[in-house]
Amino acid sequence: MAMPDIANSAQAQTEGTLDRVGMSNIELPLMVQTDNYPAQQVSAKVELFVNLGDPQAKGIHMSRLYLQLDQLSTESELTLQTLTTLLNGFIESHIDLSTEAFVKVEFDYNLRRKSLISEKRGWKAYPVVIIGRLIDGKFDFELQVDVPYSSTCPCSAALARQLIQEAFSKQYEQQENVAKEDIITWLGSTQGIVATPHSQRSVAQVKAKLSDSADNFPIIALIDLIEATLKTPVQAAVKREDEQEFARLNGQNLMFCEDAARQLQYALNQQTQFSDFWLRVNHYESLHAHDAVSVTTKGIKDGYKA
Ligand SMILES: Nc1nc2c(ncn2[C@@H]2O[C@H](COP(=O)(O)OP(=O)(O)OP(=O)(O)O)[C@@H](O)[C@H]2O)c(=O)[nH]1
Repeated sequence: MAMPDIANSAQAQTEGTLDRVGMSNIELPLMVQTDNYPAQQVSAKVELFVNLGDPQAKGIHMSRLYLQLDQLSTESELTLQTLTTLLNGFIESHIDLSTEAFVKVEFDYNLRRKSLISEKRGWKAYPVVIIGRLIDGKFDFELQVDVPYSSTCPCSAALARQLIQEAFSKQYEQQENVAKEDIITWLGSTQGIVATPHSQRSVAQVKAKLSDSADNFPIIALIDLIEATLKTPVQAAVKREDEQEFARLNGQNLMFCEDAARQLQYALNQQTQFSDFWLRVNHYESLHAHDAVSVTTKGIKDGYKA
């Protein structure tokens, strides 16, 4: 006996078009291939949608979306090309119903990261979101990464320096001439650094729209760009020489959240592979219980809004 096929045969009780219909929280493994690197398996969470453009149709065909994604998972790799094919497939499998397709893939991308000095290596997991849209025949792709880093407060550093100056004056106030060796010894004592500036775990969230000329999702290139710009990414494997270098980098790259946002804005503006960007830097303050945040965009017409 033929099975009832409600999506095909029934009519909508209440008519209306819908912007997005589909599935959310689909968990599955995917091989992600990007940046000319070998494909890496990730554990992904996926959302798949099409619009429902026929006001009378009962519903979309969920299984058709799901099975195309499943095929990508088992037989292929996630690339710009296969995501393009997937979006096309969603529309082709919903002729007369849909003109828009949407895919969002979230996963952690693992990278081996080199230590600052010691040549050790360790894993870092970067949260990544890839979004693809196909709207009336036009594709639109977006890459989002979260990059953790350390930010040291410039104001706090200046205040700490003042305390160190005062401690130095006090230490040697009775002495007309101070021997260099004495100063070096004093600087190496706890009293030599009587105050330390506060620094905090911070996260830069960057969304970038791929230019039409892009041929892949440059996940690693975008992470490298953000880390090279901020200069104080959090570290994986750390020996003492790495920790000392990290302290130096923090001291030489003092930043408010405004500084971090402006540096990233400048760096992203140089990138022709991205036609637009949005970024938010979050400094999870150690001075305050609240956070310091900056948000900005490329600022193009009809582009991202803060
Ligand atoms: N459209 C829709 N389907 C749902 C929903 N919740 C569960 N489903 C089920 O998703 C299943 C798959 O739907 P279809 O893709 O139309 O399945 P099918 O008719 O076997 O596949 P085709 O022959 O390709 O149309 C059906 O059993 C639906 O009942 C929902 O909210 N909307």
